[in-house]
Amino acid sequence: MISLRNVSTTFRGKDGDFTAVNDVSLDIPAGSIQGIIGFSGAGKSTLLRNINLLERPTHGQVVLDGVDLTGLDDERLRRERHQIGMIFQHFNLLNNRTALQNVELSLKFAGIEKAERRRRAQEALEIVDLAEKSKSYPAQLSGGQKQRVAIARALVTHPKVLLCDEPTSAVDPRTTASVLQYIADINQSLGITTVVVTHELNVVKAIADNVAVMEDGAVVERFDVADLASGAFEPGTEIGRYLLDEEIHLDRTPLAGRRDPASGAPLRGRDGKELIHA
Ligand SMILES: Nc1ncnc2c1ncn2[C@@H]1O[C@H](COP(=O)(O)OP(=O)(O)OP(=O)(O)O)[C@@H](O)[C@H]1O
Repeated sequence: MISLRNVSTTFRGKDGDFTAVNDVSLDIPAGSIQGIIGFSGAGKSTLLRNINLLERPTHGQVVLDGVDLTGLDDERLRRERHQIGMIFQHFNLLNNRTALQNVELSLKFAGIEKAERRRRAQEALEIVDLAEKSKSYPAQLSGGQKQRVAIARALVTHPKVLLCDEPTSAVDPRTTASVLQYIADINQSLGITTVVVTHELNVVKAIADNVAVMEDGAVVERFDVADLASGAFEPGTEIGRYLLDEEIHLDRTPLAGRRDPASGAPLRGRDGKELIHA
């Protein structure tokens, strides 16, 4: 079980402080798949990085199976982190290492000796059906295969938790289904608690048990995917309604006179001048 308790993250900048995650409390049951959905800038990735303390929260606690990670010293935290694997939108593989060497690297950091590293890395590549690509370099692999190597790298330390940051945003729709299938199968067969950040409703619908909707750093809605499918869940916020409505909404009002939603300033063209023509 992962418990986020009143987690907030504020970044300090030249132009003042910015709170990317604002007082989030969320319990993620062991073995479940939790989706986190929201628009760009909602704070999803920051919250995900709060879970393994890649981004240390400014306030609040992150409790994994009863251990408060935020209260650990560096050495203890380093050990606990081996229980948390992570995959990223752009795979983050080292281009000058083979698939096998990329997977092995996590074990090197964990201090495992070479023969054992090799055996476990091979085994992890087998789980994602890439044993025959172990000697390939990332440039020789498709996007989906690269993400599967990244999944193997995350799994090789036998984590309890798998964090997925936009795992399918850089691959085509068919590959998306395959990557999600691997994540779902691994969750089922190994019982790994999984957290998936995405801006795509289809992704959470396909894979998640529970979903948290984020806006401006806060969790504004939660629902069970089963309730969404059965029609028992109705979003109670505008952002929820918008996100759960898959159509793309374009603002077709003339550009001239439109304002930047963030700053409220009139929109400007590339030349920096205010737009005056529709
Ligand atoms: N290291 C940082 N320093 C300052 N601001 C940051 C930092 N990291 C993130 N932010 C800001 O925090 C806000 C939330 O960012 P975050 O990446 O968590 O959002 P997101 O919902 O994952 O968006 P996206 O889907 O675009 O990745 C953004 O406004 C971002 O600019």
